[in-house]
This record gives sequence, structure tokens and C-alpha cells, in this order.
Amino acid sequence: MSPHVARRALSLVRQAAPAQATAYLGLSLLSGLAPLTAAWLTKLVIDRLVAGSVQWLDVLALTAALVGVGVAVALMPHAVRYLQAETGRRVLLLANSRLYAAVDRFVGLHRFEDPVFLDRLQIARSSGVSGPGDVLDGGLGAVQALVTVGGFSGTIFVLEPWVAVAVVSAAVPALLAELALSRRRVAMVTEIGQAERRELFYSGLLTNPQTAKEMRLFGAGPYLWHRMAAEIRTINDAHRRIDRRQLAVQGGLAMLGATVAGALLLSVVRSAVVGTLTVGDVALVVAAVGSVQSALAGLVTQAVSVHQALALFGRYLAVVDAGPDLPVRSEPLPTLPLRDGIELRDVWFRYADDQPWVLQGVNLMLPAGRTTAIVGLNGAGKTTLIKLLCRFYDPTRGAILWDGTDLRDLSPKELRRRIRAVFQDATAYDLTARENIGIGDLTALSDFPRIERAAQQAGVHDVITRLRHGYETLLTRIFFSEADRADPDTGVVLSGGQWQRLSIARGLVLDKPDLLVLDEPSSALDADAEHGVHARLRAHRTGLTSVLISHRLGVVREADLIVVLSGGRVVERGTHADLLAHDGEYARLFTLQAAGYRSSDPEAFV
Ligand SMILES: Nc1ncnc2c1ncn2[C@@H]1O[C@H](COP(=O)(O)OP(=O)(O)OP(=O)(O)O)[C@@H](O)[C@H]1O
Repeated sequence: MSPHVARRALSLVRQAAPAQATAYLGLSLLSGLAPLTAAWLTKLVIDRLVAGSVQWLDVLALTAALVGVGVAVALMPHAVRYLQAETGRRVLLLANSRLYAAVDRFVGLHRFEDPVFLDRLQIARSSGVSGPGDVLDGGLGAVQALVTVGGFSGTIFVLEPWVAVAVVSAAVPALLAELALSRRRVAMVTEIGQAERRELFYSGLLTNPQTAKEMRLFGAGPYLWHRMAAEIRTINDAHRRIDRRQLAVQGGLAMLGATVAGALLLSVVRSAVVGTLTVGDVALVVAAVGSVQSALAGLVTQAVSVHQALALFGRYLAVVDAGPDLPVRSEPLPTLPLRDGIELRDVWFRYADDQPWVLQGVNLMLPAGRTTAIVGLNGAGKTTLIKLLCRFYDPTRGAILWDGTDLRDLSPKELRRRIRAVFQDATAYDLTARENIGIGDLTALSDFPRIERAAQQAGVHDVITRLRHGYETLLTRIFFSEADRADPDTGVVLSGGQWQRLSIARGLVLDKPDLLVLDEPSSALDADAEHGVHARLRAHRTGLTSVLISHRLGVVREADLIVVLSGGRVVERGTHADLLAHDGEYARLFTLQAAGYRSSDPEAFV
């Protein structure tokens, strides 16, 4: 196991809980010494007692010391347990903070779509974060066991050297066998990572309020539950294989230990009979052999748990230390307010080398201060294009230029401070209405007038003020607010269109972004709401650089420039009037939709 991983684990412990870990270390060492001290004191008391006419004062000090050790032995485990738990809690908090900070630093989305990386992340989240705490516990347990083993083996060695050698040597095969088992266990944790993630996925589908409707209506529950049970069986099979191997190995080792102890007992009793050992010696050796054997077993277990914790912490470090997923310049160029526009220059893109091209040589200028609408059939690449504008991915070929500067030369953080987007699949957070909007710009969380203004622009202010706690209403029925713990008041669930308006407000809460992206912002709105929201959005967009994607061609006709994407290529561009005059794809789609709205013939609707 790499010493580097052990150093990182211990350094994390030192930073998370320096005082607690030091006290834990000290008490663990004392706990290791206590049984040895007690055994020696017992031997001395017994030897004095059997030596003949003994005075009370002769054994009083020794007995008092023995009582003191007994009290310490009784108290120490509780103190050690508290310190262990407290250290563990602090370490877990720091390890989790570092993990989520590292995940948050990933600039792009590739890793969140890579099953291999997600397996690694699952291990880091579930077992890796507790690695440093486990290393410390195992390490201290091992040190404590070592002290006991060292002290008692020394004691036995003084009395019967070969007994000490026999007891300690019997532990070597145990250590080797347990380490081999530990390696298998770590491999098993990696192997079942995917099955564990699937189990969580099915469990989420079966219990999530968002999926509960379809589960019930389609009767899909049993199908998913069976798949979940299959994953649990796979996980159980892997655990069972290891458990059975462990049973065989540990059974064999227990037999070996018991045989060694039995043989030694016969031998020391015989030595007492022939007079080479005193009765006190026999008591000491018997106690010592038992203690050494159990301490050795403990030592092996702790060594194995350290080995396992280090291996899993190594997986955690692989995530925490994963370099940037997209190249980021160490000294990025400043992201200045947009003056001329954003240019896509011969942009080619595919999600992976084995995937088809999604964008194929797109050349496009999004002029500053204007609205560009992008239209096209499903799968044409519209959303992909805006994901590239936000730099969630880099073009496979070509470049995107912010006033002539390649996005790759800018700081992604600075760039994103200048962009706001309302995504087609915006998230409904199980938080309050205020937080659901304020998350679009965290500085707005404490700037209520901005939140209110964004809600008004998105046409959702009246909806929110009608809620029982207004902007502080929890928009979920899966939690209740902490303030209401005594008298829980469940939150509310908004309708699809109300949620969409809320997500528009989230996109508008940042005052005057340089680029505003609206991907199907009104697909769930009723006709009145759509009309009102678009009228307000148009006013809001004035002078702003914006990109609007919509299948409802009625709302894109006002755009300064309309771009038609087809199969990842720009096939038409111009104003609404230009494109109608051109009589191409846009004109075909627009006419089809307009006819659908006007006609009483149901066949005319698309
Ligand atoms: N994360 C992804 N990984 C792999 N392929 C993807 C991913 N996202 C989208 N695609 C593929 O890229 C193509 C373009 O998808 P995109 O979402 O950009 O289309 P769109 O024009 O926005 O479609 P729609 O009108 O349906 O929203 C589709 O074939 C889709 O399957």
C-alpha cells in the first residue's frame, strides 16, 4: 500500500481533529499497556501470597495499584469510544467537504456521463470518505495490540522462550491469509460499484414523488423492484463469496490458535509440576498466552482494516485529485463584457469518439445586444450548441470566440458569471420559492427586491405571494421546514407551468448578464402566460445578447436573427421575413404550425 496514501489519510485526520486524535492516541496506548500492568501486578500479589507468612501491608500497595489499574481499564474504553466517534465525525465532515468541493471544480459534464468515473465516485462517497477515520482506528488498534503483544511476549519469553516464539509465529499465516482476503474484499467493492448504483437508482424510482404517478398508473413497480432485487442478489453473491472464504480461512486459523494454546497449557502445567515454574508463573503464562493470542488476532484484524481503508481511500483520492476535466489555463485571459458577439468558427462536436457527430462545421455569429433564435427538429443539436456556449464541453474541432477570444482561454468561472440560462430540463429544487429563484445568483438570496423583480418578470410573483408563507414557502412535500418542526406544515407542489416560470425567474435574477440563453422557456405555459412571459422577456432582452430556442415558431419570429439547424449544420439564417421569402425549411415548419392553429381540421396540427 502506498505510504503516500497513508500520509494523506493521517494528514486529513490531523487537520480535522488534532486534539481529539492526540487524546485518542494517548488513551489507546495506555489501554494497550493496562492488561500487561494488571497481569504483572497479579503475578506479584500471587507470588507474595503463596510465599508463606505474608503481612497485609506487604500486599496493600500492590493490591491498591491493581485496583487503580482496574478502574482505569473500566473507564478507558468509554473515553476511547467517545474520542474515536468524535474524531470520526470530524474527519468525515472534512473528507466529504473536500470530495464535494473537488466534484464542484469539474468544469465540464463529461465525468457525470462516464459510468467508470461514476463508479469511482460512488466508492469515494460511500467508503472512501471514512477511510482516514478507519485508518486511524485500525492503526491505533494495531498499536494497542502491538503493545500488548510486545509486553506479554516479552514476559513469556523471560519464563519460557520457545512458548513466546510459538505463539507469535502462529500469527504470521493469519496475517498473510487475512491480507489476501482484504485484497479480495477491496476488489469486490470495486466490482459491485455499478450494481450498487443501479440499486440506488431503482430505489429512487420506486420512492420518488416525481416517478410515483407512472409507477402506479403503469404498474411498473414490480418490474423495477425485480430488477432492484436482481442487483441486490448480485451484491449479496459477491459478499457471500468473500464471507465463505473468510469463514474457511478464519475457521482454520482459530483451530490453529486453539491447538497452539492447548499444547502450551499442557507444557507449562507440566513445568509447574516438575518445579521449574511457580504457581504465579503458570497464572502469568496462561493469562499472557490468552492475551497475546487475542491481541495478535486483534492486530491482524486491525492491519487488515487499515489495508482495506487505505485501498478505498486511494479511490477517494483518485476523485479528489482528478485533474481538470477540460483544459483550464493557469493564467486565463480576463472575460470582459461582451461588445461584438460570440462567434462559432467551424465548430464540430460529438459527445465521445464512438458517438456520431452532433454539430458539423457550424459557423455562426451571435451579435452582441441582439436576440438570435435557433430552431430545428428534435435532435438537430440546438441544446448541444448552447451547452458548448456555457463551456460544459469543448468543441471537438473548431472554436467558440467571445469577442475574438477562445472560450478555452477564459476562466470558466468568470465566463459563467456573465451567462445565465433557462434550461429545457430546469431543476425543481426541494427548497423555498426564494431559494429556488436565488440559486440563479447566490448574492440575490439576501437581496429580496431582486428576487421579487425576477419573479415579476417571469410572471410567477402572484403565484408565490398567494402561497401560505409567500416566498418562504417550501416547494416540496418531501420535507418540512425546520422552523415548523413542532407543528409541521407541509410545503406545496407547483404545477408544471408554474415551475417553468420559476425557472425563468432563476435565469433572470442576475441583473443584465452578458448572454441570456432561453431553451424552450415556455413549453409548459398556457397561452395567456406564454404571451405575457414573452412580452416581458422581450422587454428584458432589449440590448441584451440572447439566444432563444423554441419549437413554437410564433415566439421566435421577433428575433433579430433566426438560425435553422438541421443534422448539426446551419441550413438557413435570416430574419423571419427573409426566411419566409426563402421558402425553405423554416417557412415549411412555420406554415405547418400556423395552419394547425388556424385550421379546424385535426390533421393539420403537428
Ligand atoms: N449527453 C449526451 N451524450 C450523448 N449524446 C447526446 C447527449 N446529449 C444529446 N445527445 C445527442 O445529441 C443529439 C442532439 O441533441 P440535442 O439535445 O442537442 O438536440 P436538440 O436539437 O436540442 O433537440 P430537442 O429539440 O429534442 O431538444 C441527439 O442525437 C442526442 O441523442
